[in-house]
Amino acid sequence: MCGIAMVRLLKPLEYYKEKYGTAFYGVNKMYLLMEKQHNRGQDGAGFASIKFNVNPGSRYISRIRSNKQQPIQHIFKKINNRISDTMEANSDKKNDIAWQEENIPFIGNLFLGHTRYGTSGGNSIENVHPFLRQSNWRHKNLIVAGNFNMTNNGQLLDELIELGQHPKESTDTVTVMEKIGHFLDDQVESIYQGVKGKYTKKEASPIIAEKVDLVDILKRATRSFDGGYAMAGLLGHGDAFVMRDPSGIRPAFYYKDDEVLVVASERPVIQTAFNLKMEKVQELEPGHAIIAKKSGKVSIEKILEPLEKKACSFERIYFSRGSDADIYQERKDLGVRVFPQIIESINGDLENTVFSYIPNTAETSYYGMFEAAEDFLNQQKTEKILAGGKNLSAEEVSTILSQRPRFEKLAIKDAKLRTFITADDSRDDLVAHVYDITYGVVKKDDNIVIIDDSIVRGTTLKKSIIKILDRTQPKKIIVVSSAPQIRYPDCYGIDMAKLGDFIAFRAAVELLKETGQYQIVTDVYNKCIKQRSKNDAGIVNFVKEIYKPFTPEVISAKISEMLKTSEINADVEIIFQTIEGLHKACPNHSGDWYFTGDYPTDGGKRVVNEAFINFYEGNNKRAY
Ligand SMILES: O=P(O)(O)OC[C@H]1O[C@H](OP(=O)(O)OP(=O)(O)O)[C@H](O)[C@@H]1O
Ligand SMILES: NC(=O)CC[C@H](N)C(=O)O
Repeated sequence: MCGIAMVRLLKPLEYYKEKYGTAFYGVNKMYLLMEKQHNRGQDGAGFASIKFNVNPGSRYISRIRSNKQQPIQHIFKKINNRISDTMEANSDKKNDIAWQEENIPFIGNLFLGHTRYGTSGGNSIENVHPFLRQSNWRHKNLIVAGNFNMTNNGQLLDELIELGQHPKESTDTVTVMEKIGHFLDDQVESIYQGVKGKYTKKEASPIIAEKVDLVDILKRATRSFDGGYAMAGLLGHGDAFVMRDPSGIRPAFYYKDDEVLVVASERPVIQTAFNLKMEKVQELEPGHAIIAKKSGKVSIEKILEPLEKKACSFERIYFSRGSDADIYQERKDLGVRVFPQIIESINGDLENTVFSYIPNTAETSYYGMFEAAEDFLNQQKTEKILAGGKNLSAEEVSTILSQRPRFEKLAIKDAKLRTFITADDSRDDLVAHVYDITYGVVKKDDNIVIIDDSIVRGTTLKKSIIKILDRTQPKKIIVVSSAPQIRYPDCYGIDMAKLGDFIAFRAAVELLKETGQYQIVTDVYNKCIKQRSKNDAGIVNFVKEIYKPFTPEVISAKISEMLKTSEINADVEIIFQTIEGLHKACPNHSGDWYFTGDYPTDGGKRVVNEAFINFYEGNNKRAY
């Protein structure tokens, strides 16, 4: 779920100096775009820029990456220091934009930024985007950054090896970049053959750059991609692209006017950075690419035939900023839709129930839950008043009207970090210490209803939330997940690829054991092994059989039991959103494979098959 940001300045740098007072306009906008996407990745951040107007021998590509804590701040501090140091040492060049362009790193005409949440390979600096494929020919330099994950990285790697190449790494970003790079090289060669003899080698170079056809390169390179992706790339001479996968799994938005082309993973990010109304920002269609030629020509091109749109619903539930106009309403609606189950769980007893949320993402669905609770109470009040009729005194009416649901800020998050996207090895400890509670708002024997956006491994609840809430001595703790049960691995950009990690999966396996049906686990394993040699399209998701004997409610009850450790006194109940509720709340993001096991690409079926084999054989590794 990384974040991408691309800016192409469509006017000469002097224009921005004159209009906005600075030739660093592009760098400043990139900082905003990246900072506003810090929610998408904490493992690293990177930035690259290209200058169009410098002489051979001068640097025209600048790149900087960091995998430190707060990586966005880290790289921009460095960028700003480099810029201000050079400016201070050359104060006479304050208004000499041509000099600045030639001499100051990071100033440029084309920019690419990335915030990383790793899903392939480790978190070393080498794995931080943008990746760079260097060459001494400008048009053969390729810089790539993406929000993506390939299900068939191994196959793509083998294809490169078949070509006689020796990839230096097997992480998916390298594979993808080398795949695009291969077709770039191939095309450059054939363009050169076409112009050879008519021009000198020196004359041929800019002609090749002009003729480079990214549409053709992307068509050939992405033919065998299987995954979810919003992939951005720059060529050294100044062409650029952002391409989105045919199912529209990963998001990409853009805006263009005569000054700038900007692309980012989220719509409100572009709105805020460029002060734009929502309607001005467009969504890049699945299977399409936005291509910006160095000449300034920008077009949207179909690269692959779009498939049924299966945009990732987890983007709406958790990953994206809740400031997007539609996402805000969708999250609220998730809170509304889960309310009937809540009222049942508390037996309609609003008087002795405190409502709250687990910060931060769940805050918006909490407002939906809030409205639903108010509506419920208003209905009760109306009924009471109508039943009392004319016999009610003014005092009695105001007593009825004064009732309100008890909404309190119970849980506090002390770190401005997303624990979910924190690397596995340090996460447990972080989760255990990151939350605190407000004392004095829960009465002994109250119910606590606390909403979270999602329950994945259950670590946040088990290691922290349930324990600290129990200190307030409630009768019952009801944890509500605004998302359904996470039952299947993701393989398109969310690092949840191991079945055994999921609390819902562990609960189902436990139930199979308890009900004497564990044979199903072995049967599924045998079926998975058997179909391993099939091609991806023919693979059936047999993991569904693990859940089949049980209703979602039975699995939820088992999860509740598993999360209530011996030291917890309160009753614990976990309530999940229904799949139907999810689809009603987020109608345009029907990608739901982690909840339903229905994968939008064939590679996904292979991944779930492998994930089960990994679980059964005790291999603690990702299944792609
Ligand atoms: O069941 P688990 O495996 O523990 O994962 C789910 C939790 O992780 C996320 O919190 P995070 O701290 O990332 O983000 P937030 O502050 O944006 O809610 C999410 O909001 C859940 O609270
Ligand atoms: N979440 C992502 O988009 C990750 C991108 C890429 N697969 C990586 O691990 O670097």
